Amino acid sequence: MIFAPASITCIFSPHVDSNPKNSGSIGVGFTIERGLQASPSRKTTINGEEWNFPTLDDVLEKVGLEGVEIKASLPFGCGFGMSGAAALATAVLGNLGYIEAADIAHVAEVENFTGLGDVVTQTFGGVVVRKSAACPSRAELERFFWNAEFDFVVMGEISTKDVIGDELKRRRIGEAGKRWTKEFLKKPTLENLFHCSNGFARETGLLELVGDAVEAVESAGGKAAMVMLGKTVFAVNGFEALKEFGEPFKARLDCCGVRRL
Ligand SMILES: Nc1ncnc2c1ncn2[C@@H]1O[C@H](COP(=O)(O)OP(=O)(O)OP(=O)(O)O)[C@@H](O)[C@H]1O
Ligand SMILES: CC(C)(CO)[C@@H](O)C(=O)[O-]
Repeated sequence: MIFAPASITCIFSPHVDSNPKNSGSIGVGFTIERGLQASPSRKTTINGEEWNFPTLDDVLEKVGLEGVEIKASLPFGCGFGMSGAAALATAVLGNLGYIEAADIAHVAEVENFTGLGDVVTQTFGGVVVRKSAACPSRAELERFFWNAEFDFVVMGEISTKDVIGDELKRRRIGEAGKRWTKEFLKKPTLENLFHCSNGFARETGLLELVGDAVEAVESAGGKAAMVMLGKTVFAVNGFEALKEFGEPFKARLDCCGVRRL
């Protein structure tokens, strides 16, 4: 059984090239100790259901597997990079080398507009700063292994495809994403991660989707920011304040990438 961690994107700058291996995003994200598990199977199911999931179909075909059974402990479409996790865990189930498998998952994500940087983050793990937009074998990155626990609340979905499939939206987000990634690297601390994530979300107009929850945590003395791309918030010292917006849960930072359990 292969485990792939969820990927929380805080800042991103999309880059779509004609070669999917050179497409992806520059940005900052991190993995958590929750995600999904994949086991070989004759039929493809997600938590027992059959879905129309082209990203996953592409991976299965490329690695030569008949099907996969995915058990996910977080929702899809809410900013946890679950499509990337499903693609990566499935690719690693095949009999290829690890980095080759990771590249296959990345290409499937990019080609189907279900994600750009998640597979790179999930291949390596920790707080991952993607300094170049490319597949795992080509990406230039920095990683940080903090001892951190986050609070999350999910308030709804955002379609990744609607945002990254639209060239105008991509361009607007792109410039801010690069600048705030650089700003985070000047001082890679937990406090600055919240500062830079909020700066990015505010400038791109994305923050308004979750602004009330972020403000509630800050008024109660905690730190909070938006999870890209979902109506989801991550926080520290935010659990109580987030109860007003849904059912919060806690998860620790995970410093490993995809792995066999
Ligand atoms: N009932 C369903 N709920 C969610 N996703 C579904 C369902 N049925 C099929 N899918 C497929 O699963 C994919 C989920 O990918 P999506 O990129 O939205 O999730 P994600 O990686 O968790 O996103 P993000 O991290 O950006 O929020 C969809 O693109 C769709 O193809
Ligand atoms: C586009 C994205 C924000 C979707 O979750 C993510 O894949 C990323 O960080 O590039």
